[in-house]
Amino acid sequence: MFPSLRTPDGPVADEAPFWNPQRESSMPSHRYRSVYDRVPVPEFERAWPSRRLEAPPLWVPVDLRDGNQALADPMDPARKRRFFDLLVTMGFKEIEVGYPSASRDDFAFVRHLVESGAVPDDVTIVVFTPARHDLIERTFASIEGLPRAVVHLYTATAPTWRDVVLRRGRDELHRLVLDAAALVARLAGDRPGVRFEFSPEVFNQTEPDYVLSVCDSLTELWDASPDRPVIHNLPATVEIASPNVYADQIEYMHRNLARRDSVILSVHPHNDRGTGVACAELAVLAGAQRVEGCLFGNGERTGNVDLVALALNLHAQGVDPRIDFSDIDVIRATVEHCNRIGVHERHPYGGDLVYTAFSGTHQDAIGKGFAHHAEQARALGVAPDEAPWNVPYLPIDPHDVGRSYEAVIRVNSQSGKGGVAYVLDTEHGFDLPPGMRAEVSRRVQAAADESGAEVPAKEIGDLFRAAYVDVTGPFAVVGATDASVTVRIGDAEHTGTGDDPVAALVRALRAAGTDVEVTEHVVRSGVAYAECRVDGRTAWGAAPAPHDAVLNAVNRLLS
Ligand SMILES: CC(=O)SCCNC(=O)CCNC(=O)[C@H](O)C(C)(C)COP(=O)(O)OP(=O)(O)OC[C@H]1O[C@@H](n2cnc3c(N)ncnc32)[C@H](O)[C@@H]1OP(=O)(O)O
Ligand SMILES: CC(C)C(=O)C(=O)O
Repeated sequence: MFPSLRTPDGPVADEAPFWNPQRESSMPSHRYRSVYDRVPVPEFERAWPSRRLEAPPLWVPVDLRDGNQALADPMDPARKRRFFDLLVTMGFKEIEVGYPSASRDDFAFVRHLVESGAVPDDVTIVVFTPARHDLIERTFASIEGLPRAVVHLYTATAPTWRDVVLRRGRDELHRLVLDAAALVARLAGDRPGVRFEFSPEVFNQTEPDYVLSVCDSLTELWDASPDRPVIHNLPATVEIASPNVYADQIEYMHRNLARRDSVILSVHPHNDRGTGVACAELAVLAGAQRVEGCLFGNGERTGNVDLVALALNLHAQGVDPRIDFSDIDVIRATVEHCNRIGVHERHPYGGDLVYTAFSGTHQDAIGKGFAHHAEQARALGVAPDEAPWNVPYLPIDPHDVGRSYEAVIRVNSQSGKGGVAYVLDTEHGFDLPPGMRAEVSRRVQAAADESGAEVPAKEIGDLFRAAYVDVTGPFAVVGATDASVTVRIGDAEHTGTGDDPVAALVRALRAAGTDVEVTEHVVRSGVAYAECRVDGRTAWGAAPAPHDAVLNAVNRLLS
């Protein structure tokens, strides 16, 4: 039997349609339950599908806490400091810096930030604590003397965690949270700069009515107000559903949370299903105002939501993310150093290969797109980096994130004439005439087929020069003026005259018995290209001077 596709309204297909020959796999998929069987998903008229992303949320990097706790080797203090300074430089204004009660290093790092004055006046640090009195006290000890901080209290609220991990019923757990939150409030005393955050861990698997009542009771206990709002951070701690379900859960909270103007609604997606970015984006449509995540998506298991992708997705829609990614390679190198984990070559916006095309039709389109872009910029009278971007296959201008155009087109056996011509032009200054491109491309394709690998830009230049510029053959030019050219073949010399050196050379060659016809000759970007026909065969040559380009073409035909 073909497995049915289930929706909240029931199965929609019991049998494979005739056009889909896929059959049952050997995996025990029946062991897992749909989200709809695991948690009540609120039913209401959702508004998020018709909203648009028009402004950035408050971004809160949690690399130094959630990212750090997922590393085999947690960051040492030097690495943490380097990461913190990077985050400040990029413009983050709220930064989770650790779990101070977790370890000596974690505590010492927060003290270091406090005592060294490393936290700028416009930046607030967040410290994370479970709902345990001893650990809450240690957390407050870590921020002693700091004028501003967010104390972030968390407790898992989902049924499996309540029953299996914490072994407390709904009410008992609720009391534990309230008790811990009361201690947090007491320890904060009358420091107005200390604000509060609560995370019902595994929010996405928790009954909506329960999570709402826990959050509302904390809003009240902490006496939240519009000028001292509480943060309710609603994590998809382990993703179990498609992003629309998370969006529904967030919009439900957005609509129903008490004292909504005194609550900052925050989200904290993980990426178990590979949809962390989609979850965060839909959650913002659904009413979230703050997003916690990590640079390049480090974090537990498959990671926290990737703040680089989220922010640059906004940039690519014309919305300033208000975080500076203008040197993405420095950001990436710092993150790789601190986490001791590499960033994948295909990682959105930051991977080595994400602005590179190997395939022929993509390269052709990009090459034409660049030329069109330059024309548009000229027509508008603006610098190319300011002109509207519309280059096929490149969602953003690599320059925006500090990348050069050097590696945009790389050549292998999947490439075509457009790509080869682009590399020869941009890397070697050979702006090939259109008629020459297919022939040159075939030559490069042969090299790629031979090696089975990429043909680097330098090798393409070498191949071109060897084939079309540094040509040896029976004829040599031994003298040339504007109106006469002398060629040598063997021991004999022949002189031709004409209106220009090309015409003179043709006469000299004819005088030597070679009936040559120049079918095309052109000078592009300071290099001459010529196509010649001898005995019904044609070939191209290139050289700085037009008559030398003709000579190269002829020598190729006669060699
Ligand atoms: C989703 C998240 O990212 S949550 C953050 C996870 N991060 C970390 O765990 C990193 C830092 N953690 C640590 O250093 C340690 O776990 C500590 C210091 C916090 C606690 O250490 P220990 O006292 O040795 O406890 P342990 O690590 O085994 O944690 C399990 C205990 O914490 C309890 N617990 C789990 N979450 C919470 C919470 N939010 N509030 C209160 N207690 C909690 C569990 O019920 C369990 O208690 P039990 O032993 O009575 O059954
Ligand atoms: C407790 C929260 C913030 C968290 O780290 C998670 O749920 O993943």
